[in-house]
Amino acid sequence: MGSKGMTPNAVLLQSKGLYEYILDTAVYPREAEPLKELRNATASHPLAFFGTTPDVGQLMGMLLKLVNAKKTIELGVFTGYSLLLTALNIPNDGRVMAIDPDREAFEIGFPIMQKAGVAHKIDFIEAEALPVLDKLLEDKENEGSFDFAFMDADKNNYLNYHERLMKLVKVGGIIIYDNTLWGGTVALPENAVPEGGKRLWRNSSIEFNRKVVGDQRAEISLAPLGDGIMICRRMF
Ligand SMILES: C[S@@+](CC[C@H](N)C(=O)[O-])C[C@H]1O[C@@H](n2cnc3c(N)ncnc32)[C@H](O)[C@@H]1O
Ligand SMILES: O=c1cc(-c2ccc(O)c(O)c2)oc2c(O)c(O)ccc12
Repeated sequence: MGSKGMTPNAVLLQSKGLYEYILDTAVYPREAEPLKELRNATASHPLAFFGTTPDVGQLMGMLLKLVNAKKTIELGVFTGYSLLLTALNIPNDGRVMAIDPDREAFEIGFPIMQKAGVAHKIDFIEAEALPVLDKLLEDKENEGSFDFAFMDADKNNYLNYHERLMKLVKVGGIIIYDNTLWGGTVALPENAVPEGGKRLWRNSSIEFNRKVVGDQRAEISLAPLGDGIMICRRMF
């Protein structure tokens, strides 16, 4: 599946042609078949734009390999593009804990994960993420036990998740936050953004980016892939 006419709309590059060039020449030719299949299975979903963009997925796959990620956590699963991507890039005895209150969307992608032979690596938890993280932190054994975390749930809670993930992820581990440039609205004056959710998440994203930039525990890169990702590496 090429990008013509179906460029993910939650992207930042202002030149559509340039983004299509990246996808067509560098991303889709290397995208694993099960991921293409999952994208196709999601394409007709009214919330298809939720799916992690394949260019973000490609960098994520490389980072998972670079840190030899074996135990990972994901908040915000939807139909499971980033989840399947993770499962494909960790070893056979690796585990990804995936948290989302929406089981229905997950079930669209799960058969594809089974067919791809990675379902045994997936531990889906049908719940809101925050209480699950708090529960994990009740057991000291879980501190510093995750190699990698992908954050793609409710944007207004990102700072709450950050505080917890910085304890759950090991020193040297990676946390990726998706949508941290929120369609480019972070750079717009507040009154240029429609009132409601969009403005709320713009403000949450601005606040989140500011706080994380000031967090000396993390090395960061705010990279303009997809809808903007904040990559954090826990330093201590
Ligand atoms: C943008 S989608 C995730 C996309 C997914 N990473 C992918 O690659 O397709 C956001 C998801 O966050 C979930 N979500 C919303 N609030 C949540 C919460 N409090 N805890 C966990 N997940 C939540 C929604 O149900 C939705 O499926
Ligand atoms: O419009 C969006 C909305 C959301 C979203 C996620 C979790 C929530 O709890 C929620 O209330 C909204 O997430 C997005 C996303 O992750 C994208 O990549 C692109 C667009 C959106």
